[in-house]
Amino acid sequence: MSGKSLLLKVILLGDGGVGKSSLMNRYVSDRFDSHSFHTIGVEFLNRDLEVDGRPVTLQIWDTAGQERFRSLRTPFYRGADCCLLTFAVDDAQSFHNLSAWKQEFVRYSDVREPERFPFVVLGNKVDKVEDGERQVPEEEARVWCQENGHCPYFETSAKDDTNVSAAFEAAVREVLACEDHVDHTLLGSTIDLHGNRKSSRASCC
Ligand SMILES: Nc1nc2c(ncn2[C@@H]2O[C@H](COP(=O)(O)OP(=O)(O)OP(=O)(O)O)[C@@H](O)[C@H]2O)c(=O)[nH]1
Ligand SMILES: [Mg+2]
Repeated sequence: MSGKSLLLKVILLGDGGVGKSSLMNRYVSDRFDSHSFHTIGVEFLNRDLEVDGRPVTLQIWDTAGQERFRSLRTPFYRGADCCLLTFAVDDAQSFHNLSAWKQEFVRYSDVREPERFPFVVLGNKVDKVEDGERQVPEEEARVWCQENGHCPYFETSAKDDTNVSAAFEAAVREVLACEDHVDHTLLGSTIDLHGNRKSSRASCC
């Protein structure tokens, strides 16, 4: 890769157990653990990639979905460039909770124009569909996405590595589509791990 890498912060939100950590670990380390532990608070990992000839460092923030960790995760929403709203296709409740996750993100990230902020929706555990475990029809998920800012939708499997790279790359593309209008922090600039990175993404494009 040549030139300075663009640092983008993406954040994974969704109910506990839908597979957020598994998606991050599949994408960054190409590993899957069928007995992973619930996340406590937040964790992040970086992965370098190139999208449409542009070097990008994707900083993926994985959050704890369980309700009891709410106050530990919300301070990290600020400065996010894209939000990956995640549910599991074999768990209808996790899909019904997407709106609440979106609201929580909008509230704590302090985005100025939420309707223009890039969200990507992931329906994870699609490998379970073969076993007849689908609870959320693909069409229903697509309708939700259309009604929520026409955000991209991917059915993923962290287990089988289905659509995982495609989903993260789509997140980058969503940001870059707006990016011409904003001044991003370049790699090497200061990141405040307390979540106070100044970001012009607050208003998107
Ligand atoms: N079959 C299948 N199981 C998965 C998939 N992704 C994750 N899992 C399993 O689902 C369980 C929960 O996955 P996690 O990645 O820990 O879920 P999480 O969303 O990070 O949960 P919290 O950290 O509590 O918010 C684990 O047992 C994983 O192995 C998938 O794509 N397919
Ligand atoms: Mg987790």
